[in-house]
Amino acid sequence: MNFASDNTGPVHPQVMQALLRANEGHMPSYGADLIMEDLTARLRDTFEAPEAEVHLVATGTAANSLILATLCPPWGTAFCADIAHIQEDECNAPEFFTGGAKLSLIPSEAGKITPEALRARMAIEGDRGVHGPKPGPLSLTQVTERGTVYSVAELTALAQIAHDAGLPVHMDGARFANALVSLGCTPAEMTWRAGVDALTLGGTKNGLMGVEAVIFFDPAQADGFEFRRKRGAQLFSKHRFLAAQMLAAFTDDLWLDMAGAANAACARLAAGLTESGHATLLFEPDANMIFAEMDAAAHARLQAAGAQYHDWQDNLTGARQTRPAARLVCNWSTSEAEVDQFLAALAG
Ligand SMILES: Cc1ncc(COP(=O)(O)O)c(C=O)c1O
Ligand SMILES: C[C@@H](O)[C@H](N)C(=O)O
Repeated sequence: MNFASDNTGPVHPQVMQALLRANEGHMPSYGADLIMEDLTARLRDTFEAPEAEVHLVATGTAANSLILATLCPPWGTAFCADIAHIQEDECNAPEFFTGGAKLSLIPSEAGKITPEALRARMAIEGDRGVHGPKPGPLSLTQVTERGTVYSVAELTALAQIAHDAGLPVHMDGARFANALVSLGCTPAEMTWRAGVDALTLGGTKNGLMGVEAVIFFDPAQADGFEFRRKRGAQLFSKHRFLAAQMLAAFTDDLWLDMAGAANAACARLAAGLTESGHATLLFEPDANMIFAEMDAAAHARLQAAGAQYHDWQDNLTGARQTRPAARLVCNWSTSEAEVDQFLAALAG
């Protein structure tokens, strides 16, 4: 019963088979292989963005930080939610790779920021001239760090505010596929058509071994990224093994099938938690992540049964939590049986 993170899940067998196929013989290195050529064409087609620039890195932190470094000068600031991963869980990588840019934090509710909160934060940073940082990109996480999903309309409204101020928009899409399946829209509708300029397209949490795509929908905004990637030690020599993973995911919609399975397991778990009477959902689980309070006795039973999940004491909403809280994450391999085993242990 492992609900610690989608990072703890296995790699999909079709991805492993793709790696074995890519392991035959020799291929050009550093991204000059035909697999990367095919992947670039596939992603441009998937996102209806024939001019998009596509690059691969190994981690979400690398993708986020190198994109922000490309979009934000060292004297700038990027706007993000107060609980954003780039703020809380990347060990200052965004600040490091930008060469010193700040992160301007925006109060969030259930992981999401509102247009009003964004405007208020931008106003603070925007009127100090050279005495303050230069306003820079807006970074939005989709699926958010609280398991919620922005609607296309919400994304569009936030991106419009940024664009009206001349600021680019980055999307941390570490769980992009989960959000897309949740909304049922197209990749283009949830990105560039909504105003997103650069995307971290998550592969690892989706079910790959370790690869994230970086997509700049306007190649003019990608200037310098490849140098930053190389200097950041993120350009793989045997790059074909990154490309093979991602191409496998974007073949026959495997990426959507994996996200759909994770979201379905999450929905089953969320319903069972609510019906149990032993747990309360803290936020609406729109994709594959649940945040819930539970009875201390239920928590003890789950621990005794060996269930794996993060204890969650949210420092921003801690006052609301009077019982043990948990973050529960489902991945492509989470089975109904595993969910039901968890619910049985919860109920005792
Ligand atoms: C929302 C979000 N963004 C980015 C990342 C960074 O990914 P990585 O751990 O591969 O650096 C994570 C990690 O799970 C994440 O949850
Ligand atoms: C660092 C931790 O938050 C990781 N990003 C996860 O979601 O499991």
